[in-house]
Amino acid sequence: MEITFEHVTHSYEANSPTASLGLDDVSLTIKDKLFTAIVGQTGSGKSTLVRHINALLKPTSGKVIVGKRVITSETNNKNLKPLRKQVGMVFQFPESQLFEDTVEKDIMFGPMNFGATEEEARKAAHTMIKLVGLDESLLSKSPFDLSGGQMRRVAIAGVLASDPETVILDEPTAGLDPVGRLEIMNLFKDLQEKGKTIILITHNMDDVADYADEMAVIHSGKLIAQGPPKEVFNNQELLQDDVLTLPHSASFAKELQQKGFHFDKLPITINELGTEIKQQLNGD
Ligand SMILES: Nc1ncnc2c1ncn2[C@@H]1O[C@H](COP(=O)(O)OP(=O)(O)OP(=O)(O)O)[C@@H](O)[C@H]1O
Repeated sequence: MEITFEHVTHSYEANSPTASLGLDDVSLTIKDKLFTAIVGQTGSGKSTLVRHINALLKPTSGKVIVGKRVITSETNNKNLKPLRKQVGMVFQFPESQLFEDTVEKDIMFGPMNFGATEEEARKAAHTMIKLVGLDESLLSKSPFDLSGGQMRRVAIAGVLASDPETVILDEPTAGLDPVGRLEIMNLFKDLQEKGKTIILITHNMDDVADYADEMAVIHSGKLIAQGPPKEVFNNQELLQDDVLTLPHSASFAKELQQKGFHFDKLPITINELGTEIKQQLNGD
């Protein structure tokens, strides 16, 4: 499902003296079935942006087009269920939203809310718990008896259980250990390869380089760059202005440039960097 922002401005508490601008005239297309990363400094407007996609927030002006649905300031809060089913949202620290007395009930909540029968929802819970790398035996436990990483996976399973076409992830790996992070990121890439559109908010530029097809950079509520990560991370203006940090491989490549290595474009993943170094050492 393609998602388009057309001149979207969002002002928090628009009519109050303390109004603040969350988004400022953003026009952006998020392509169907791709993995798009949204990056930007703290407070730049990333969460505000993605919350427009399932109409948790509405534009103060402009419009957001999600598939066939158009969201404007006039959009009625009724009839948003089909949109919320199409667009699943994993919030920051989603485990804080678990509330049922068993893991199974927690995962079943979403699908049943969207009209699935108990049997369908239970089946989804059994499929999803395995998909997120947990044992089915956990379904009968209280979510509050699980580790933080397990709770995070249960919360993600709960969103995936409704089979959304688009999955929005707001820093889904924050606070996870490196192995947990890798597993969760690979799960999202796998979901994309199976046909879902993935939108990831992250501060981790290595994840952007390793997983994203496209990235969008938000700064002070404005979209300041969009494109494939290799292009954006090689945008000299952004780097000079210090609005973007580089993936580790690109930073290291910059250091190597001082030692005589030459890169037409900074490599952004460890594989690209390794290949370039080997070629140059071999004089290719
Ligand atoms: N509910 C709110 N009421 C008023 N202002 C808000 C509200 N939520 C966010 N803002 C403001 O809007 C701006 C953008 O916030 P937003 O949460 O979208 O940023 P972010 O890029 O997601 O930040 P972070 O990386 O810290 O999560 C900030 O200036 C923030 O203070």
